[in-house]
Amino acid sequence: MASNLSFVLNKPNDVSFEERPVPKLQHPHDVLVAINYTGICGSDVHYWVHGAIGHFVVKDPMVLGHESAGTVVEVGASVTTLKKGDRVALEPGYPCRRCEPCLSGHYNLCPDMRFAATPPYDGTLTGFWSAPSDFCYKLPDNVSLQEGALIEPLAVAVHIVKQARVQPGQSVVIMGAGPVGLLCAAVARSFGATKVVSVDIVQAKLDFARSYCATHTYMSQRVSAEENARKLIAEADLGEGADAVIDASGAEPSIQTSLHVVRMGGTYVQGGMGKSDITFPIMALCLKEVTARGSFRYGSGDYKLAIQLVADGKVDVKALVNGVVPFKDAEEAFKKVKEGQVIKILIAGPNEKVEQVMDTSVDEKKLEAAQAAGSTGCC
Ligand SMILES: NC(=O)c1ccc[n+]([C@@H]2O[C@H](COP(=O)([O-])OP(=O)(O)OC[C@H]3O[C@@H](n4cnc5c(N)ncnc54)[C@H](O)[C@@H]3O)[C@@H](O)[C@H]2O)c1
Ligand SMILES: OC[C@H](O)C(O)[C@@H](O)CO
Repeated sequence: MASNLSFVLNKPNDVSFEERPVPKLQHPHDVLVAINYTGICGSDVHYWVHGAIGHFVVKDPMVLGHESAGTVVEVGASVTTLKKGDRVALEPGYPCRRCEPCLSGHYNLCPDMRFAATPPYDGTLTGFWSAPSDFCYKLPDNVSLQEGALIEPLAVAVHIVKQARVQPGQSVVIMGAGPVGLLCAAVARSFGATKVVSVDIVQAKLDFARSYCATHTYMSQRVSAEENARKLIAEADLGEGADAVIDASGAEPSIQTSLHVVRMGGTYVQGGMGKSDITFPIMALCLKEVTARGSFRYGSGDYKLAIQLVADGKVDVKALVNGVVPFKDAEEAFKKVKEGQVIKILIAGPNEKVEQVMDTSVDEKKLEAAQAAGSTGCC
């Protein structure tokens, strides 16, 4: 069996490579997957730097990574939907399947979720990953394994845009033009939104959003939330306000502005994860009868739809990738994400031969946008 080298977070800013035993199939419905590519999420970087996100604290060494695609190398006795050699996108959270949220179709809200690289559970920056077969999604022939690794953040965006109930012809404002906000913009377009406004505080990010899929952009201003909203509505010609506003920044000023941008009877979705408690314009919510929803990870049908959107050419996930690095350069890749040098970077699995290194020839705007933001993603 090939290497099961794993990229382990020992404590904040202390990572190492460890050869770990290849996992055994725990259940006849499980499959063993050789990891080909893994994207770095802001939450991975956050754990690396701070050792915790909210009440999730890294107490013991933990393998990082949860945005992965791989190739099936072994199938359990009861698996009928996958076979050796199938290329799959990995859904990295495994619910209990027995609690009320699971049984009512909201398994992403399972209190006993085992989510990769959320302590105490190990992540997917490793050689082999054992998982229930129904959480491994076969990729169509026209979707590459590198695109497969981006299905995870795309599924986050699919869930957010579904929560916004976006309809054809509607206007959608998206606060934040990081990977999640960009993918929300792409999904909103694919759902038929005719006006999609990307908002950020970094011009280069907005330039990229415009070249990617936003129909309009707006540079958020350091004025009152009401005034910021008035300017945004005027600049993007939103009339009485946007049908839906999505926060994909987690930033308090952006959340406050959102409630003044949404139209009477419109919808607001909280996708960004920032401070736990903020000052929220509750009166705007009340007087406009705004429907407000949260959005957490992804649930029934989200992975399938994300893959379909890529297969149908409706969402281009490749455009967000700045480069692919060999496994041995994982720490370097984390540094580049932390320093904001990339929008998305992929780490090849330890058994993957990768010729390509950081692609510095990619669209200058991508690098410029990411560098300027210096963003580290989650929380
Ligand atoms: N709900 C979920 O399940 C889920 C899953 C993954 C990520 N997230 C969260 O989604 C958010 C986006 O993720 P990401 O990976 O794109 O992060 P990111 O940090 O790359 O992007 C956030 C963007 O918001 C911009 N921003 C900051 N302040 C702003 C303001 N006042 N107005 C407008 N834009 C502002 C930043 O410049 C940046 O471009 C993060 O908060 C992350 O924690 C949520
Ligand atoms: O995309 C999924 C998110 O990155 C996770 O929920 C993260 O916040 C860790 O739990």
